[in-house]
Amino acid sequence: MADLRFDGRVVIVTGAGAGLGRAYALVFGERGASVVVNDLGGGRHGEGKSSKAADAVVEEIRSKGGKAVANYDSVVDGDKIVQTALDTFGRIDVIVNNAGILRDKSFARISNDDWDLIQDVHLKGTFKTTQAAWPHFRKQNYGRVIVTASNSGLYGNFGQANYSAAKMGVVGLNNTIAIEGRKNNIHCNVIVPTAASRLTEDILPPDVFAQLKPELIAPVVVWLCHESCGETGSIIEAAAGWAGKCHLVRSTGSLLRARIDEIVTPEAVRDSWDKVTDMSSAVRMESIGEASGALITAIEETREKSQSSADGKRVDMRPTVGCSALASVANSAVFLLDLAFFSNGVVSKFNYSPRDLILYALGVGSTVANPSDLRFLYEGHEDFSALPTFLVLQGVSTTMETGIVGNLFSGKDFNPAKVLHGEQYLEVLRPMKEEGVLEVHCKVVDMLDKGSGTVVLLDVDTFDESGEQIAHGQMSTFIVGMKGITNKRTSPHNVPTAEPPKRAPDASISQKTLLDQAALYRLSGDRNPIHIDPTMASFGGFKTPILHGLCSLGFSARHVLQQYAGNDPTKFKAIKVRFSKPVLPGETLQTDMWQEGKRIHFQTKVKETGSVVISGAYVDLTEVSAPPPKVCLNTTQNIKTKDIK
Ligand SMILES: CCCCCCC[C@@H](O)CC(=O)SCCNC(=O)CCNC(=O)[C@H](O)C(C)(C)COP(=O)(O)OP(=O)(O)OC[C@H]1O[C@@H](n2cnc3c(N)ncnc32)[C@H](O)[C@@H]1OP(=O)(O)O
Repeated sequence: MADLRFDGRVVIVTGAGAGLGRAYALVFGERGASVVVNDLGGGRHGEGKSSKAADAVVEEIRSKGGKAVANYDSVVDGDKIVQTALDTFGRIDVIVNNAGILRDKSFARISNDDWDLIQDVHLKGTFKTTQAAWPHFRKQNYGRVIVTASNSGLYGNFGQANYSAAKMGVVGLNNTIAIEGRKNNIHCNVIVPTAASRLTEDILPPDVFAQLKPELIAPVVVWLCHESCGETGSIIEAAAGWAGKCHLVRSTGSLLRARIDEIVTPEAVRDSWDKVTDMSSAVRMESIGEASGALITAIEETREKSQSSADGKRVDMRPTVGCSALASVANSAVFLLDLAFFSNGVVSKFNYSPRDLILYALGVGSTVANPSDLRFLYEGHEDFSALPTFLVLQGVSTTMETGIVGNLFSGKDFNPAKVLHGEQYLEVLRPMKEEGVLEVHCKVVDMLDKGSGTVVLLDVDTFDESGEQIAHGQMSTFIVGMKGITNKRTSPHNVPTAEPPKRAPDASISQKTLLDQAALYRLSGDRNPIHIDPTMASFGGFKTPILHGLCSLGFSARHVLQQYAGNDPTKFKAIKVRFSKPVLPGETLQTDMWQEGKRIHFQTKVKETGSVVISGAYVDLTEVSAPPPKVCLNTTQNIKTKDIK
């Protein structure tokens, strides 16, 4: 592999007159970078000023054929240092925030000056210098930043409270600027060096001191600043020719109350303290999303415990915490009557009325602009009926309400915001009435390891109030990032997807979803906040809230019914889909269809991006018929297309 070069790059190293900074500057200079050697030239306690140190390093770089310029400003005037880079070399690519001083005192003896000076040089100096370069980094879509922390910050060190605080301060600064810089290819990392320098020479024993050469750390910093290094947001410890990544970890912790409606008492905290502080199965937290996701899990576990404590009997479900990913459906249009647990599954009952059927139909894009949709939107219509896919709603509500999926991962790092709908199957066995009660039996039938996550398969059987089964379904949830739960990759229980024929689609219908589509759809029962709340969506790794998978399914099923069943819901038999990519509210769904007898294969794309979002999908009809007469079709290249605005 090629040597790591910095030709054409401009690098600022602060505090580069000696020790680590000098070592960094020399390696950058040797590898083709133009280097701004910043050093105020003061003593290690911040006293005095001199241009000597910086000048000597500039001379050293130049004597080896490199390019360098000196700067003698304090890092608190970081904008001046950046200006030197711009004035001399015309750009800035890398900032190594290395400058530092010490004012060691035991905590009780730290004066305001001791405190302020240390915070100024380490924390404010890093802020000022990096911030001055930031607009240039963003404009050129490239930047590399190193901030320098210390073991005194990470672990504490007697007599260095002011310095420890500043050093942890730069870690926090780095954590956030790494996130903010990501979209502009600005990488920020923390180096935690243990080097023989003027800061450490009388702190470390002489034999250890001799092994801690700055030259053994400089290559680590130089690699982190190279354009080919993808690392960002990390804390890297380096010393004596060794480097390692350092992480914050957290214990699995303990619930502090038995039920969601109980308060937490100090005694309960005392009694759980061993578990709270047990680090034997500590896990690392990669992001605020992960950390908060675990809190959501704690809330859900408490709710699940509350339910289990009902000892298998029916329990009264009430809406609970608003931000919960498993938010209650008790206020939803499809009203949850009650819920019970059986051996390996759960039963729930739902009351529904024409209002719920209409709300669902609107949620999946039925519109009065299409006259044949009126039967789904107006209870006074002579053929008023439910869209058959209404029967997918209750399985999701039951799963979320009972936590039967979350329960499977008790004690694991389960983040509900990372539970995606993977696949859905629904077979309608009998027509449903305009109103009534649905009893839904839901159970886990298998778990699969899919490499990037775990799939949980759930069977869902739906009965009407007379006890007749009206539907059988299967949903799969894909828990992104959950690994090592099972060795199984496939399951005999899984209803398979089916690939479409290898020819151009026979028909295609496009329909733009509303920006408020998820906000509307969720009123039918799936209150999962990843579909509405930007913060919760970010916990799942999404930039903005995503559309419910079942909402997209509803759109496509409608398109198939329109195209091949005259929009007659009684001709619907079954549907199977895989949700292969998320959809954003406001995007246009394009359902491409292929007829093979009574099976209509389909694939749904987002028209704006061309991404396939539903794959391996089909609708089985009892009978195929022509589209209703009032639907106007345009024929283009053998593809019949209708755009619903
Ligand atoms: C707790 C309460 C229950 C909650 C129920 C749901 C509540 C709802 O509110 C939630 C939602 O509606 S979420 C929105 C709808 N769903 C989505 O947007 C998911 C879209 N899909 C994806 O992003 C990826 O497919 C993704 C991320 C799922 C997988 O992508 P990759 O990691 O890139 O996987 P890939 O490399 O393509 O394949 C690896 C193996 O996984 C199988 N696989 C892929 N997608 C799958 C899917 N959607 N469902 C099931 N299996 C899937 C692949 O086949 C492959 O396995 P194998 O090698 O064995 O074939």
